[in-house]
Amino acid sequence: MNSLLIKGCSILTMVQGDKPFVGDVLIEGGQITRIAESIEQQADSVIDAKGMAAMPGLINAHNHASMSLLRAFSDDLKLMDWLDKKMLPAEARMTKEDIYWGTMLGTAEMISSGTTAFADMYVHMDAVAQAVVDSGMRAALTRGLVFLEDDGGRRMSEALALVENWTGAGDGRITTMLGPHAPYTCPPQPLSEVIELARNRRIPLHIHLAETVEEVEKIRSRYGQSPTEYLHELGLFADNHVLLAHAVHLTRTDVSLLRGMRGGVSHNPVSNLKLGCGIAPVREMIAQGITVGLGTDGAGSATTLDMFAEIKAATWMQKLESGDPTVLPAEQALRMATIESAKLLGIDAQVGTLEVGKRADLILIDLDKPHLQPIHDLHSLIAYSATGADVDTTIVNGQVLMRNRELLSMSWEEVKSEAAIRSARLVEGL
Ligand SMILES: N[C@@H](CCSC[C@H]1O[C@@H](n2cnc3c(=O)[nH]cnc32)[C@H](O)[C@@H]1O)C(=O)O
Ligand SMILES: [Zn+2]
Repeated sequence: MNSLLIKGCSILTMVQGDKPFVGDVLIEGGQITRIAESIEQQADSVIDAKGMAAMPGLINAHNHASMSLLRAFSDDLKLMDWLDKKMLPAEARMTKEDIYWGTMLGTAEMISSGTTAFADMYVHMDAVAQAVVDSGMRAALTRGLVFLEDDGGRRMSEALALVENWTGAGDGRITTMLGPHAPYTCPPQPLSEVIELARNRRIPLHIHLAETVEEVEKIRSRYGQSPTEYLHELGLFADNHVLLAHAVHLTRTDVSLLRGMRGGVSHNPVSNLKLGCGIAPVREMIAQGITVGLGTDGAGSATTLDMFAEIKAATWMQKLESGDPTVLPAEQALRMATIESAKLLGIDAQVGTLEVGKRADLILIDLDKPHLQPIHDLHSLIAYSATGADVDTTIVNGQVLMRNRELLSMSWEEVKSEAAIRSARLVEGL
């Protein structure tokens, strides 16, 4: 059994109530088997992590990784213009190979900024899944379902093929979901069919919800309901594990409809800020017992997949909106990016905290930097001053995917040149 001993780091377990302490972490067969102040045991490899902080890998609960190919191609537009005029025409040109390399670019960025798992919604999911296997990351994958044209049947069969062919692949690193795209792209009949199928087969769901005021108005004019009421009436929250992306425009009544739901909300504050969408009712949702994790959305909108930016934005937005700096403290924001996101992906029994028995998904942050000294409160330091570039080492399932900032599971030069060539073709003339 392959073993790895990490020595002398400050350990943030992210278990509620645990205080950071200096110690060692032993990984055997991809699992955390010991955490202690000092472990004297032979291991196949040893990482001297003095001066570093170890914490669970960050979990990005909402992404379209392949959209990294469209990073900074079209910004500063309204969501619907951005989607209809820029993203969808560029996406229509994407081949399976483009999506493989786009996803590889996304995984390269995530690994190098300390993200170990992500939830993804896209198309050509065989290519996305292959990139997840090759990169070594963990992911919950979904084929996005838009039911505005008459080939919904084909999309549905692709969605089910993903579930059948890839669940458990990559040594269990891949899980799958069904992904009706959004209330405004999914009319009642096909949407209720997906919900029922998911319920019968116990497949989790992933859907965008109430991202913009325009969406709320569109759904109200079509159905006389809020987007949340629309999904609620179709039975989405009755007995399904649901990952809701955004949930910005929810009334108090809407939030109460989510009470007791399985799954929860991926809050994507950077994308919401940049698209001018609004501030999600994060405090209210948490107060109602709804799980709230963090995600980036695709790099096409957020521009960056750095989860450290989401951590900061999430807490700053709540402090600003409430006028109260005591809300959403640093440690809670870090938990949102780790264990709370893990709950959304349905993988919290395996990852999301540093605990004996969990899979070894963890990162080492190099604290030997001017902006990370001196060390008073590690949670504050990491939440408010660290960035993805401070991550030195990224480990998933016991595999070291980055060490000393060098990507080990892929050739960065190859990913970079494939991305450059393919992205230029996708946006030509748009
Ligand atoms: N267009 C696909 C299905 C959707 S996949 C996921 C989709 O989500 C889109 N997307 C990315 N970011 C956002 C967002 O913030 N809100 C809504 N949709 C988004 C993205 O452009 C992509 O088309 C088909 O032809 O079947
Ligand atoms: Zn999205």
